[in-house]
Amino acid sequence: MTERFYLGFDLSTQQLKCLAINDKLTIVASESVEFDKDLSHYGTEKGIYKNGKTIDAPVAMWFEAIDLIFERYKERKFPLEKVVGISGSCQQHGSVFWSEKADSLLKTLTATKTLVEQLVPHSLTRKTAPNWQDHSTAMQCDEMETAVGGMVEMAQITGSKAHFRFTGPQILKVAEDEHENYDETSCISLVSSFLQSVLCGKLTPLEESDACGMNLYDIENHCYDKQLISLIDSKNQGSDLTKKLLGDPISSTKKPLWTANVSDYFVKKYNVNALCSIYPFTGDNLATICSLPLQKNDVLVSLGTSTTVLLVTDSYLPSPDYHMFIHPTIPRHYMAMICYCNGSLAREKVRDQLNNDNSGSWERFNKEVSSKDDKSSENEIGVYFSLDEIVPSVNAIHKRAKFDVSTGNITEFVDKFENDSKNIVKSQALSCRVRITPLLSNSLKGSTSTGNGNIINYTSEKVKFDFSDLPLSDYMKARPNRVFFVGGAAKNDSLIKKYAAILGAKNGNFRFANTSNSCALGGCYKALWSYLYNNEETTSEFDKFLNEKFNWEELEHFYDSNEEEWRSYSIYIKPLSHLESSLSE
Ligand SMILES: Nc1ncnc2c1ncn2[C@@H]1O[C@H](COP(=O)(O)OP(=O)(O)O)[C@@H](O)[C@H]1O
Ligand SMILES: O=C(CO)[C@@H](O)[C@H](O)COP(=O)(O)O
Repeated sequence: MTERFYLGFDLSTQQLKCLAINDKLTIVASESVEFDKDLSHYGTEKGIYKNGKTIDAPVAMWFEAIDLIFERYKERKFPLEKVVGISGSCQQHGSVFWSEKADSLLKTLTATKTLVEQLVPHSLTRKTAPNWQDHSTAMQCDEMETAVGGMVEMAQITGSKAHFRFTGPQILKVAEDEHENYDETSCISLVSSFLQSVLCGKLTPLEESDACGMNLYDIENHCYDKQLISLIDSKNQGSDLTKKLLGDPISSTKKPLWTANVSDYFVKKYNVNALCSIYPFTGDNLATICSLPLQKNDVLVSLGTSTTVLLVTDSYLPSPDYHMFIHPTIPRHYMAMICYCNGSLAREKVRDQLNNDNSGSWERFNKEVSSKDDKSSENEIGVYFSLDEIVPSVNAIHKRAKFDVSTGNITEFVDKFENDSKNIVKSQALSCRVRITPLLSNSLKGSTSTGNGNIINYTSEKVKFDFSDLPLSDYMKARPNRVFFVGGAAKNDSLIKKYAAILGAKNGNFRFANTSNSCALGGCYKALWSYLYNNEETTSEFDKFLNEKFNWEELEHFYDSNEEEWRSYSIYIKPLSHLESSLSE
């Protein structure tokens, strides 16, 4: 068989990355363009412009990065003529506003000029794209939640309560504040469909799972929500948002899979194979779950600057506490995502206080975390929020509580603990555990979901109650299948062993070494599988295919959780809930 390659892109906030793999799923090349360093003339800091609460990025910089990354592949003499499939992922929620001329400009690109020269002057109605760190849409979030009846209803329809960074509130803000730009916009892309469109040389629709990050898509009915679309349309006479979004989004799983040929521009300029197919691009977190052979009830814990927990489930249990997306590659499945702002930075603070210096050494911290549980810290629980937190939704606060282990009731709040290292890790891991429990199948399936410290029953009448009022036995029904750890802090054995003990996976805990590549790698695997599936070289669905082909040596099976130990941590569930409730008092 002739050699074939597959490319996976990752357009994140700070860089554009592109990996190439072969049919054996081995990475054969990697190139990246760092925006601040390689394209410093745009003047971004960490890839963005910050102006008060408004945070965005120049679209021209992305056009230039696309040419530069292909240039780098060409310079290293990579055989782009052997690339048969391309897919990828991008930062979620951002949007690109295209003009009426954009589609024909994309279709008539000439290889003798750059993308910037041909597209920047006339293809955009806004020079910048909102970034996910933007905080300027509080008013629009309120308007949108009011339109559908509130936060819980918004989460029920779109998989998330209204968030500043989500695309719907961002589009509403443009529709309200920039009437002329909005009127002149004929198409709005997500960052994922933006890159997909440039590579295809025509405007292409959004991908369905990434569209779930907009607060506009009705997940259960697979269509844009009419009330939310009408709200945005009402701001400008005669405007039609569904048309601007190019109609219904595309699925990554319905056979034949959506595909388009690579643009002639890349064929002529960089010698990309003229028969190369582009497959749907998705959001970066969605691609991350495609980088591992995850199955139902598997949990991925990303311990980066923030902590992100991703979980694969076949139950749609939306909540204002977390996000639900349609799974990008497994039909009738969903990806749940919980984002915590206070991850590594909060642990670093505790570490530095313990060291009483700026050495950055984790040695003492780790020793405390690994020390055997003793009576002195058994009745302690804390919140260590140096930054405003998303779950629970509270301002920055530190609070430490002692409780009665037989009742779970808090007995006193204290200013200091002997062992903050152990307590911060314990409290962070427990917060993940209680919040993933309702999402694990056969636990609280179909009945409950946590929301801002409350349990909300979505199946019948909406009932609100504190999660500590749920019988503890319900929290003892479900353990994850496997847990996979990725991100910078996953290097720390003491930390992930403690997390693993508390989360209690039934079938092992794994560390993934290739973490900095996971989004681009997910894109590569998606490109490879889509190519084989569409060309009938495989009949397996994505998860089965990846499970069979995956290079398991890339995963380190570092720990087997123990049921008894997992049970022993249940005494903290009630006091954690009481402590969280006390934060907003
Ligand atoms: N040995 C370690 N123990 C605990 N945390 C670590 C260790 N090494 C790195 N980290 C944490 O990892 C974080 C960076 O993770 P990374 O995944 O690279 O970040 P990002 O989310 O920005 O991609 C840092 O904030 C640091 O505190
Ligand atoms: O907003 C979210 C998820 O909801 C972020 O996870 C962005 O998708 C992150 O993008 P990068 O950090 O990769 O730029």
